[in-house]
Amino acid sequence: MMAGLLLVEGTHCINNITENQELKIMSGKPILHYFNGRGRMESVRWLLAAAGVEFEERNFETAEQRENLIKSGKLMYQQVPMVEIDGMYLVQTRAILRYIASKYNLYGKDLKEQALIDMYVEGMRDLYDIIMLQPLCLPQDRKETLRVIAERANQRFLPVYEKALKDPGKNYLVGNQLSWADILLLEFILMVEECKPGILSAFPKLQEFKARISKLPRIQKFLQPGSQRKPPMDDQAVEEATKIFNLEKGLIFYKRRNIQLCPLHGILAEKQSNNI
Ligand SMILES: N[C@@H](CCC(=O)N[C@@H](CS)C(=O)NCC(=O)O)C(=O)O
Repeated sequence: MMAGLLLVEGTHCINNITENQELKIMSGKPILHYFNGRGRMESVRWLLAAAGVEFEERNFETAEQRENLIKSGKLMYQQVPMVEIDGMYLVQTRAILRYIASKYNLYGKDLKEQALIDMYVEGMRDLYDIIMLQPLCLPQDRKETLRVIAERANQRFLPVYEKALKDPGKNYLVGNQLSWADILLLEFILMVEECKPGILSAFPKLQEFKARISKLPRIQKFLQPGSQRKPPMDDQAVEEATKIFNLEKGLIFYKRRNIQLCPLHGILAEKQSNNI
């Protein structure tokens, strides 16, 4: 059976799945496993909402609940986001996003368009990851971090998307149809604006793009209060996340993995060497 094959091939560490359980995850809405915050899952929520797909969320609230999910064997790398969809326990944010984009025809019309979409998305993700992590930085680093984010958005990223949209009648980043690059661009713009209000003033095409895409009915619905869109992380949400993931503010990656992976620290270090 196809779903069985996918389960075996795609999620090798799943134990004791009965046919009934398998059937349950094959049917019905995708189920998103994460905590009740934006983080890496937020783009998945955006994409599903834009595709008009209803989804359920199973948000863990404690470290113990997260541990239990790990013990269930459904997390290939003991990490979330994880999405139960079409008989799979999908992990790795980009794999999840690509699957949804392909499934709902948001991934261009050919390989070349897909490559272009990937280039736009991967560029955004570089800054996105830093923006996503900035609520976890130390209070004394916040102002400088936000300044660096705005500077990089202004100089490196927003000009790329402004240029992509410059031709008259060019409504989407790639080709002549909506793709997941457009959806993630709107999410990205809104996040950058939260860091630096007014940042779009030098980018007329992006202003127009933002207004237009925000009016697409499914997106408009997702942007309204009461949707499954998550607010920016406030102090309480940061507190919850640090407990659930056993994080230490400002030092998350250094301490836990003993490798220098924190993009925030990376970008600040780069700045100090005048490399921005
Ligand atoms: N490359 C992975 C990274 C996933 C990741 O770092 N997830 C965090 C939560 S946002 C996590 O589960 N951390 C716990 C851990 O790494 O043990 C992805 O993009 O999904």
